[in-house]
Amino acid sequence: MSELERIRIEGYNQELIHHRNILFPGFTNDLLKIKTMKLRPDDTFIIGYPKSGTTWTEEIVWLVENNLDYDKSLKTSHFERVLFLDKEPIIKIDQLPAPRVLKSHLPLEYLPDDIAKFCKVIYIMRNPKDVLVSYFSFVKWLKDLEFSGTLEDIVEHFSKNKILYGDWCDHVNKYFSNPDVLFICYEDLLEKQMETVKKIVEFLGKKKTDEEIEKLIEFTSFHKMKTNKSFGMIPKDWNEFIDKFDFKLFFRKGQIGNWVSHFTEKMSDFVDEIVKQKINPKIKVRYLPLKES
Ligand SMILES: Nc1ncnc2c1ncn2[C@@H]1O[C@H](COP(=O)(O)OS(=O)(=O)O)[C@@H](OP(=O)(O)O)[C@H]1O
Repeated sequence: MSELERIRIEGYNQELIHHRNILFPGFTNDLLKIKTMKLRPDDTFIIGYPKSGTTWTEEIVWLVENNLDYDKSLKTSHFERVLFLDKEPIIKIDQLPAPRVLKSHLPLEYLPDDIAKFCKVIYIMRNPKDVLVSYFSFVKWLKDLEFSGTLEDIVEHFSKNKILYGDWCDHVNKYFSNPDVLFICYEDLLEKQMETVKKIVEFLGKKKTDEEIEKLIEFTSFHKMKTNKSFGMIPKDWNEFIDKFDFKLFFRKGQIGNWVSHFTEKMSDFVDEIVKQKINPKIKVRYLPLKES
């Protein structure tokens, strides 16, 4: 792979990493070493484009993998239980005890070849208009990025690959096309909860009763996660990029269709056109709650 470079993009406070026409946050560690990291058959990777519901999926998966240990979920930092592959040094990832549950936003081509054949990969997709609104709120607040532009600028960046982790359609299409990846949607996780969580449990090769799944859904509901203090337990070495961390900002609205309150018609049409041109037509993107669509 070609060399990484650090570049400035208008609106961002910090340098970003640029590699093969894709931008990554400045904190990204060991980006090109991830491809050759040592996988273990009991690894589970939770992957999503930023702001697609990755943290939510991670919590569900971690609980399923850890015998529904609600007590530990409340008492141990989420970010120590589920390591952020993109940020942590590979040496630290290598030393984690099994089974590892790892989070990433990386495009598929940055992960080891055949990763989904060798271990479990779950990908969560969310409609890009809600992603963009959530992304905008996040990059404005994150100390490392402090984006000073507008939502309209972010929508424009979306079309020009000036957004972190690359082109949304490419990201989604590649994971969707890999038959070994479990591909789920944020909108289904919110509105077809039982069915979607059952898919996750089955994919992980576990057995849970309906009652256990109902409790899991309740425990990982938006309002419960927002008050789970383990999301406020930030590892010490994260302070460099998260200042005055209010973990509730991580859980902003948790809705389908919040974009309607932020997008102009022009912005909405613009995103529709890009998605129409590039998305794999087999992928159904849902922009509104079921009753409104
Ligand atoms: N339990 C639950 N239910 C519903 N929605 C939830 C839940 N947990 C997180 N969220 C929402 O997911 C959005 C954040 O996505 P990510 O976790 O992928 O963000 S990150 O990129 O990893 O920072 C972000 O979306 P917005 O609220 O639209 O900003 C979170 O609020």
